[in-house]
Amino acid sequence: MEGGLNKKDWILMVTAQSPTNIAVIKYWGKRDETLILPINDSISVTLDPNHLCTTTTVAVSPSFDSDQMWLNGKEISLSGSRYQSCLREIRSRANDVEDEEKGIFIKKEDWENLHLHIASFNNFPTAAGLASSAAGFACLVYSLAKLMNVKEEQGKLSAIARQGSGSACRSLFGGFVKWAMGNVRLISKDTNGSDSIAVQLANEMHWDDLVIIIAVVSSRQKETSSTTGMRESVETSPLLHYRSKEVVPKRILQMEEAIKTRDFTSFASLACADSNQFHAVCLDTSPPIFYMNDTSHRQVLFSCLQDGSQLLIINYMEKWNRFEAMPQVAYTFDAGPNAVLIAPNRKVATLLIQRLLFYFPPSSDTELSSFVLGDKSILKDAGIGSMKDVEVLPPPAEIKDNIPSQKFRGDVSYFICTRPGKGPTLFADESQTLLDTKTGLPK
Ligand SMILES: Nc1ncnc2c1ncn2[C@@H]1O[C@H](COP(=O)(O)OP(=O)(O)OP(=O)(O)O)[C@@H](O)[C@H]1O
Ligand SMILES: C[C@@](O)(CCOP(=O)(O)OP(=O)(O)O)CC(=O)O
Repeated sequence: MEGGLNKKDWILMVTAQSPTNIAVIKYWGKRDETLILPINDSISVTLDPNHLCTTTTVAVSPSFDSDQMWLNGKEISLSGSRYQSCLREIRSRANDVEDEEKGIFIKKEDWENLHLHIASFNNFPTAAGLASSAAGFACLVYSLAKLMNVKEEQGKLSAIARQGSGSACRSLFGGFVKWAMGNVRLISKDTNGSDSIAVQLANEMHWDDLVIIIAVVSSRQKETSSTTGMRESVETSPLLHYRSKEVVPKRILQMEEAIKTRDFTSFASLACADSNQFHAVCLDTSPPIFYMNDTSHRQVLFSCLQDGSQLLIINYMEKWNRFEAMPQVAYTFDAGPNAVLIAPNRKVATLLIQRLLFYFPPSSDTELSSFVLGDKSILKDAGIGSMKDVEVLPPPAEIKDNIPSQKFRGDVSYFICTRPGKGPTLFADESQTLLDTKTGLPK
């Protein structure tokens, strides 16, 4: 073997970026915990990786003594079954790799004996309900597949990412993505749930008017992980079983149609209803799970006009939607308190950001540039160039003139403005690697 495994001084590495995704028809509940097979189909929108993404560098070298991984700069254990499943499945599909320039030739069978170094960085909070596991496992599987010259198509790769975290399979594609649960009768050693894969419904260009605004309420790690939460729901919630059998199959068809025809009214009412039902399932779980907890209740926009009781972002959106006579904004909440708001176009997004900033201004010492992240061009459209503009925003028209509107300063940590985005991509540029090209250790 030329230059290959007998020389120990080479390192081969690949760096990739993957998006996160937000489910508009939720995955909640597994029928197989090890293979991560869901009890219903789900549909998501991939978020633009320019604003929310994971970057992962994977490296191989004969000088590495063991598989090692660093997440956000800290070493983490790869011994967990999810990481092990992904590594095993990818290694078993590896092929010959040759880098003529570096004089490296790795034979297919060498991959079993070679160790990996992996460094990954999320540019958004980890384990806070912003689907870090989705972007993370998608990026891990995608970058390893590139490093090991795995020739499987993206759908097959999605079935491997699924074994890292269910929602990760949907991050292998851009745009609008369905995770098909697969045939329940087909679980056997032979099929291995291999028909439970993600498929792209439409790419990110199909409906590029959509504007997505995420209100990040808390970056703290949540109390009940999605994995634990959905296990408890499967065991105890009768509503979940009704949902997966009776409700979701119809909604999936309707949502596919809404996406295909860019029917925002239908898209919004399905997304809002499905988010509400998911949280109803959480309440139907014993003991109940509150993801939209005190923190999300603190993101109250204003007091109810008649009785003074406080309303949630949901109520506020419903109110605005009713005022305008058709859904203006879709909302959805994952397993955390952060609101994901989807506007049909920039015009509505402009009105939305004005309302959000009116009700949820930042604490006094916050700069606008660190309070609104991502695509800041919406701010320009809204005529907001500085914190001074935020302070003088007029109350929204749907508030009756004689009722003073309550503000909730500091309740939202920051907003991220984004849009539907593309799937994973490779970085050609070596300067983007997270591992040192000489030592193979984090930079
Ligand atoms: N970049 C990454 N690479 C590999 N694994 C990651 C990465 N980021 C997160 N993870 C894994 O995902 C776990 C967090 O998953 P968890 O489901 O608790 O939170 P989340 O994905 O941020 O939120 P949610 O899925 O509820 O939206 C981390 O503990 C880690 O094991
Ligand atoms: C509420 C959700 O975000 C749940 C995501 O759950 P995960 O994919 O994080 O769970 P595991 O498969 O156990 O890793 C809904 C969704 O993304 O569809």
